[in-house]
Amino acid sequence: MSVPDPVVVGVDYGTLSGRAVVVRVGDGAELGSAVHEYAHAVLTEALPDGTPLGVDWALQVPSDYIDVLRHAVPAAIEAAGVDPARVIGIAADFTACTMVPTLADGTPLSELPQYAGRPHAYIKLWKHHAAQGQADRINELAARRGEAWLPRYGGLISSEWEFAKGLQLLEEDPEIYGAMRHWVEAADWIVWQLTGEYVRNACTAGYKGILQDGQYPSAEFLAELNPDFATFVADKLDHPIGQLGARAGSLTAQAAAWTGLPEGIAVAVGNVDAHVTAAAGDALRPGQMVAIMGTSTCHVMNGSELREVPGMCGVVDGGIVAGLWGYEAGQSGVGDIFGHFVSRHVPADYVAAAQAAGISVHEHLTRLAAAQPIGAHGLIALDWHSGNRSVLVDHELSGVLVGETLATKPEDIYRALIEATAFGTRTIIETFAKAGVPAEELIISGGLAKNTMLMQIYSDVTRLPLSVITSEQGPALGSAIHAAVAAGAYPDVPAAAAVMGRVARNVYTPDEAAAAAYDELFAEYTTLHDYFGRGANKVMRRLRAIQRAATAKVEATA
Ligand SMILES: Nc1ncnc2c1ncn2[C@@H]1O[C@H](COP(=O)(O)OP(=O)(O)O)[C@@H](O)[C@H]1O
Ligand SMILES: O=C(CO)[C@@H](O)[C@@H](O)COP(=O)(O)O
Repeated sequence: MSVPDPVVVGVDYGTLSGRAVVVRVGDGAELGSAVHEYAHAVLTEALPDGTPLGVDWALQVPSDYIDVLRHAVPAAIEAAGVDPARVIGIAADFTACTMVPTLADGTPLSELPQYAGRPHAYIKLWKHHAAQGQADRINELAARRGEAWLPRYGGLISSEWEFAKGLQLLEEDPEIYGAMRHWVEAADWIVWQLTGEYVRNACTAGYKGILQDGQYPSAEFLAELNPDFATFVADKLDHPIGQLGARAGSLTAQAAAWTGLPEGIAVAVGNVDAHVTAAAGDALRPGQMVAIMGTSTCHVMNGSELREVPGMCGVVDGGIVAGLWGYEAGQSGVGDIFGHFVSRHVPADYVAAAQAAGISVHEHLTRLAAAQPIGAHGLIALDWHSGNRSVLVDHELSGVLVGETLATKPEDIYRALIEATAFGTRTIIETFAKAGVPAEELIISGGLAKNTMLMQIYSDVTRLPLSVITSEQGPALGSAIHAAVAAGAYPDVPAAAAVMGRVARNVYTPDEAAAAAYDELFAEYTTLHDYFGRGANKVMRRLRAIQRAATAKVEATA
């Protein structure tokens, strides 16, 4: 039955909230949206029952995701003022790699009363960085054995991904590991809740699950890591794969009741918040690097050839769109770093001044910093407060600020931190270019796009034009585009993106004088980056070890 003037719903699951957007299929117009904050946010210090967590843990609670379906989706439909009968499809994208340990029927282990006090029964959020030890062992062994898949991940597997997190689970809580039937990406878990069927999406399986050319790491490799890990793929991970934009199934009666949408409509295969955004910017061609800049930054770009880029997150055939090699890189901390500075290091008089001006502390610091000549603050920072995802792939790295004096002001540091993240992006772009995957344009989405000083700094530092995805809900729009394809309204994702994508071209262009001034600072950044990040001085790793030992002592005496 065809529906007149159909609409679709895209749901974007972020780090702290989920957002739903209602989009008209015919032209991509966004008719309404709504946000729902997760009640439990991110668990970093303790479980809901008070059980303490270790250093670098980051967990989530699955009912928070269902609440997004129950609240944000109906609220978005209401805001759009459309009859739910016009909705022909829904799609969701998620942070990744965010992993849910479940029973055979998809029940998360943390929902079983007997496991409510067990940290490993909970969802490990993408920024759970406590599996670095396991990642190091995976990388060492893979390099020693010359595993063919390792170059597809830039030579290093991240502690954020399925294997490192799964191995940590096995080694630290074997009982929970034994009770787990599926180790499920949250992107697929939510689709499972919508359709009643578990379909593993090709994007996370490739980037986060080491599925290359139809194969996972071998049982021999896994056994060498830990004999009990030998059957990890067969027992916990392997599952039929769904391609991006395909229909995973139909909305169940239960999910229809949660969302207020018609039972039986198309539900698209799950996707990752970063990769799905390329469709929202109609940026699916080689050379178009999409940067999703919020809490963290993800960089995704298609290429027509397979290349090995050192330190990239990965390259996956069809990982962004069918028919092209999808490349991904990222910076684990970006907006998070500015947020940390704002909440922990800004004096009360700055907060009061921002309040008096009716602006956020971010905006206040930005205004103060914007007038400075480049380099006037005398500072260089390293943007590793949440570790380094690309190109060093090391989450034991931490932040650095060089040049602080008694004259340094908060806005100086704020600007230096922004510049550091821009230098981090340039490092990624240069590494891609050297490997034969050049970026010609940056297409920006995410919360940081609203900071015009920051955007101009990125254009100057990278010497690239910046286009901006005009939707405030870039990933959710990307999901809506995938929903339209899954519902059969368009033949493929590029065709839908060409009509439904939203982008303003060349909003920022590089200023050559500024770019030249940044070259000098970037050279200093690179010196520090290589010194602390490439093994000349492993002080950051030693400090982490000291921190872990000190924390363990406190826990033991508690
Ligand atoms: N004016 C600003 N300039 C720079 N960063 C900002 C500004 N306002 C908020 N932030 C940072 O932006 C991040 C949130 O980005 P957003 O895209 O909304 O979230 P998410 O990545 O979770 O989807 C936070 O980390 C916050 O510290
Ligand atoms: O790592 C990925 C994608 O691969 C992201 O999901 C992760 O960085 C979280 O992104 P957000 O900062 O929540 O947008």
